[in-house]
Amino acid sequence: MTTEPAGQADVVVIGMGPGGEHAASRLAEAGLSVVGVDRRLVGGECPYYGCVPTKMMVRAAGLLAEGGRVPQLAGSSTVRGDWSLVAGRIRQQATDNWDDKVAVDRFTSTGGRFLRGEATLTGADEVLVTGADGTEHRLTVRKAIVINAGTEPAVPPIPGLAGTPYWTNRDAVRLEELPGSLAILGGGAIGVEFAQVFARFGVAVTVVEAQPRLLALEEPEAGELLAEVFESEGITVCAGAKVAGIEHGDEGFTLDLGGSTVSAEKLLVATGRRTELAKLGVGAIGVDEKARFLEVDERLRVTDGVWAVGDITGKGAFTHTSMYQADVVIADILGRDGPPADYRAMPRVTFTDPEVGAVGLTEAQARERGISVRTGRTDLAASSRGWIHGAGNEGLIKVVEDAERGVLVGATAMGPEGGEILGALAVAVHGEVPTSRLRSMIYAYPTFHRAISSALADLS
Ligand SMILES: Cc1cc2nc3c(=O)[nH]c(=O)nc-3n(C[C@H](O)[C@H](O)[C@H](O)COP(=O)(O)OP(=O)(O)OC[C@H]3O[C@@H](n4cnc5c(N)ncnc54)[C@H](O)[C@@H]3O)c2cc1C
Ligand SMILES: NC(=O)c1ccc[n+]([C@@H]2O[C@H](COP(=O)([O-])OP(=O)(O)OC[C@H]3O[C@@H](n4cnc5c(N)ncnc54)[C@H](O)[C@@H]3O)[C@@H](O)[C@H]2O)c1
Repeated sequence: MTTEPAGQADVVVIGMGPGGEHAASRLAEAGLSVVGVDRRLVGGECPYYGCVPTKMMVRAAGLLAEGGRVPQLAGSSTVRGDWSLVAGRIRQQATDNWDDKVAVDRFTSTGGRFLRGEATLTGADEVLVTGADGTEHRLTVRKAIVINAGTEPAVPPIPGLAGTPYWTNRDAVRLEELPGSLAILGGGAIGVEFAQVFARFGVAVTVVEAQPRLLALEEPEAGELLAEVFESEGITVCAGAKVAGIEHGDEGFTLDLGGSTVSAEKLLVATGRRTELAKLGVGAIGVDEKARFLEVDERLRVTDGVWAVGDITGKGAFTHTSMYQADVVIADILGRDGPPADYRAMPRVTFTDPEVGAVGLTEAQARERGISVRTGRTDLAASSRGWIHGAGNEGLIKVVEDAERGVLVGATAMGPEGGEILGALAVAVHGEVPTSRLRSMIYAYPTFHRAISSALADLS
């Protein structure tokens, strides 16, 4: 390990989210002197406030739902949720009570140096780090700056909302006790995952979504089917709703939807994310501070000597995207050959029940790109496995084909284990496997993924 004079480094990584930590660790292991900086917790949003705690919640809520299906298929059951088990597991197993000592040690054991504080770019080879106590470290960077500063919850400028005790995901993952009722603003990935979890633990949940349907970025069929499932589970969905104002008083929150109101004890805001480019000082490297995301090329370069990875690049706000991009950056910085970033087969899974897995383009996105599109669809509940499965079998497979090239450019797998079924479709899109070859494949009976062959047969 090289010992550097304080204030100098080969590489400075700003933000130690999943991609930042990965890049910092691998570059340190490769022998570079690396300083990793984070103002909060090493590991970022995913392990402490995002993926991991929410998927622990989803697992617990899924068990309750499966238990509740026993009377329909297997006998009798009484299930009663106990949130303290979920809260305890998140506190102890997922987050070490929101303490990142293990993650910091994991990084420093690779030879890297960690600084906790707010990093600001002051030039293409200079970073200023300000600690919570005001201590400043000015770092001169010899080789590379990697920006992995992620995003913050975006809060819409709805009259009356600012200053109220609304929650974001960072509050919702720390709940020790659940409220009686909850309004969720935003029916995107965060909103729908929390909605179903809390509803299954007995909270009266209302989801208020501005777009005409849930999961507006995915295929319409998926959002519409999810809304049906939600309604059947007692979750109220107000889609296409415009919130004119919000009031908070002793009884909780009241949302004015113009003509109707939604009232709930608590309010969770899940209306997307925002970057903080101005605060990062990207103007010092000639980048527009008002831009929504950091523009990157296919090697994730922002400008000479500066790379970016993760949500801040706007290429997909997922942990796997951040890690994937980090691998491209590591190779580029180390001067190793490797393929450039390719987002054609970007997979994503919303962990509701049924799971909504999707890869590549939706039908609408493919049409917008001028692709000559054919689509195929099948109802998972009507497949052999869906019928055998019974309760909880809602789902669908939809494939989007570039008819001229005869390959899939996108697909949706919604259903029990929809994210796992998606694997086969992601391979097809990534590998540009000809649709004719996919059609001639043998699909095991009776699996959920066998429904892919029905969707392919439906292509028109
Ligand atoms: C509720 C929720 C559930 C999610 N579930 C999933 C899921 O199931 N699957 C999935 O793939 N993705 C999921 N995501 C998204 C996932 O969390 C992010 O895509 C992932 O964390 C990658 O983000 P990132 O690498 O951009 O950095 P982040 O994880 O956002 O980390 C950025 C880090 O930078 C630090 N930072 C920011 N600015 C500065 C600065 N100026 N100086 C120093 N440090 C700074 C922050 O403190 C933070 O630690 C979820 C997100 C949320 C909110
Ligand atoms: N399972 C996963 O992979 C997972 C889970 C959670 C989050 N994430 C990531 O985190 C990102 C952020 O999630 P998110 O759900 O906050 O964002 P999102 O962009 O997915 O959804 C936000 C929703 O809020 C709605 N909205 C915005 N303003 C509104 C308003 N004033 N009133 C009502 N609705 C309004 C939008 O129309 C949109 O549907 C996602 O893009 C996703 O990449 C991933």
